[in-house]
Parts: sequence; structure tokens; C-alpha cells
Amino acid sequence: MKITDIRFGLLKIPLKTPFKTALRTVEAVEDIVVEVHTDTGHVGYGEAPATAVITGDTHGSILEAIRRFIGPRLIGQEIANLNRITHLIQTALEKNTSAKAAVEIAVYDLFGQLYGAPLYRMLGGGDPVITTDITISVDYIDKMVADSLSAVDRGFESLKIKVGKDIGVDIERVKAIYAAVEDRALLRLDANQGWTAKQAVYAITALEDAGVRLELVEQPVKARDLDGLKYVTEHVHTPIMADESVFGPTEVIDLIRMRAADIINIKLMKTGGLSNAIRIADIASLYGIECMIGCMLESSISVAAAVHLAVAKADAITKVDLDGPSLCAYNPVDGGVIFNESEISVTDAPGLGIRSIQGLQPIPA
Ligand SMILES: C[C@H](N)C(=O)N[C@H](CCC(=O)O)C(=O)O
Ligand SMILES: [Mg+2]
Repeated sequence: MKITDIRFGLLKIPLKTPFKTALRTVEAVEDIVVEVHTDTGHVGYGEAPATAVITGDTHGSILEAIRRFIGPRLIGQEIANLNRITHLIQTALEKNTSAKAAVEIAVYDLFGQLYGAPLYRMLGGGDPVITTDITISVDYIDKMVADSLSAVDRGFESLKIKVGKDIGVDIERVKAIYAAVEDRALLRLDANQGWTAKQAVYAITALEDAGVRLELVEQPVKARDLDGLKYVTEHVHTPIMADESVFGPTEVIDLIRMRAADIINIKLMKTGGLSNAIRIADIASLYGIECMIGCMLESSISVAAAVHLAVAKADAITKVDLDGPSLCAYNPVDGGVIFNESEISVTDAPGLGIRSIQGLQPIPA
């Protein structure tokens, strides 16, 4: 099975409700879909969102990186030589992790199709069902409480509460949600870089002193402020998770050496796809560091790859934030992974199992 062509489409899906974080507000998923075609007629699918405020990637940069740098190296490559292909993708150019991820996901999809096995089995196998949290956007306190209660009623047992807008209101937001939800769900906070290190210690300590039990706090400080992240980790009891501060395996090694965080959030759009995500899970596992698998605003194409990885690496990936498809108004994919609110299941269809994608607008090659 040899790669013959790479094609693109634009996927636009409205969200059920606007997604609001300390970094941005978004009303729709608007992602580039990558199709990797082969001489056998098999097609692999990948997807990349333009999360410019986190990865620096835009639709234009994703397309340019694949058209000019990654794609030309892959034509004629044999899918069976997976490691050679991922090396060609990762070394085609610096950064551009979303473009690399989209192509890698499509290639791994084909690797599973080549051997007639679902991707999670090609990655080592595992239990086919995982459980995700759901994001509660930062908003007025009453709205966040109502959204949290509605999520709990829909069966979500972990809520990822977005904060990082205003320290005083943030503390009140979390207290109000904790009181309303009681013991029916675990609370994870994600400040998306919105606090300083001292503010983070103040807010988390205030919540701890008020008896609010938090599972973890994600990315309290600016991505580059590793000393600030370490300061927060050392000065609170609540586990601290690095998200925007770590993209690839070498950054994870630095973070672990510094002891700057307790948990690592792996996202395929930061790692450049599955090969580096596997490396991170293995490194973290060696050091006894837990990982979360997360996503950007992605649909069930790229999130499917993250699900297969989470199933296969369940020893290291103990927390799941793969709610992108649940936030979308509909699922554009026929086949693939089954997303049913908090419960996500892989099937035994080869690769990612995607049969077709509705509503793709073609983009010229
Ligand atoms: C969608 C996921 N639950 C999430 O919250 N991801 C964000 C970034 C998403 C974005 O802005 O597209 C995160 O973990 O920071
Ligand atoms: Mg985050």
C-alpha cells in the first residue's frame, strides 16, 4: 500500500453552545480534514484545527506545511514502513504540530487498514471503552452552575471548569459549582494561562481552605512561565497539570526534571501526532507521572485517534478530556469511534474505522 495523493477538505460544524476559555471564544469547529490516498484505493483520514492562540497554527499554515513540506516527502512511501513515514513527517519542518498531527493520524489509520486491525490493537490493545469529562465554559456564575448541573444529569462524572478570567470571580465560580454538584462529579479546573503564579496559589489555597476538593488544576500560568508553574506545584496540595507549557517529548523531559507539574496533558495537536504522543506516555510512565489525553476543538476524526491511543496506553493515560465531539451539534462521521456523552467506545473496524465524512467542502490541492 503506497501513498499516491494527499487531499484536503474544510469541515465546519456549529457547537451546541459557545466554547469560552481565558484565551478565546469559539462558536464552531472549523478544521482542515486531510485525506491520504493510496494505490490500493484505501484512504486514511486526519484532521487539524487552527488553534492559533495555543499552537500558532492557522488554516493557511496547516495547508502550506502539508502542501509544500510534508506531502511531497510522502508520495510513493510504503505504509508498512510506519516509522520511516513518521520520521519524514516530523523532520519535514519545525513546529507546525497540527499539520504533522493531521497527516500522521491519516497514516496510522492506513497502517491499521493495511493489517485489517483497529488502531488501538496496532498500538498494543486495551479495554475498548473510556470515559471523558466535559468542559464547562467560563461565564456568569449562574450559567456555569446550570451548565454543570445539566452535564451531571447527562451522566458526566468529571467536569472541566474553565476559569482564569478574574481571580475573585473564579473562586466564587468554583465554590458555587462545587456546592451545587455536591459529590456527583469530580471538578478539574483549567485556567488556560489566565493567572499569575501568586494568584494561582492564592486561588487554589482559598478553595482548599474552603473545603472544595479539586481533582487537579490545569495550566494556571503563562505557557512559558515554567518557574511559575513549579512555584504553584510546590505551594498547593492540589495536583497541577501542564498543558500549553509542554508540546513534545523533550519539553516533557525538561518539565519532569524541573518537577514543574504533577500531571501532563497530551494533545495530538501539540505533539504533532501519535508517534510523539506515544513517546510522552512512555516517558511519563517510566517516571510514574500521570497523563491526561486532551483535544482542541476537534471533531470525531482526529479525536478518534486520541481515543485509540488512550485505550492502548491506559497505564499512563489515566485521565480523559476528549469532549470535542460532544461539544459539536452533530457528528459528521459515518463509522469511526462511538461517542455517547461521557462514554466513548472503539470498534474492531480496521484503522480508525471511518467510512465517510458528511459536509466536507473541498479545498484545492
Ligand atoms: C476541548 C477541550 N476540553 C479543551 O478544553 N481544550 C482546551 C483548548 C481548546 C481550544 O481552545 O481549542 C484546553 O485544554 O486548554
Ligand atoms: Mg487546557
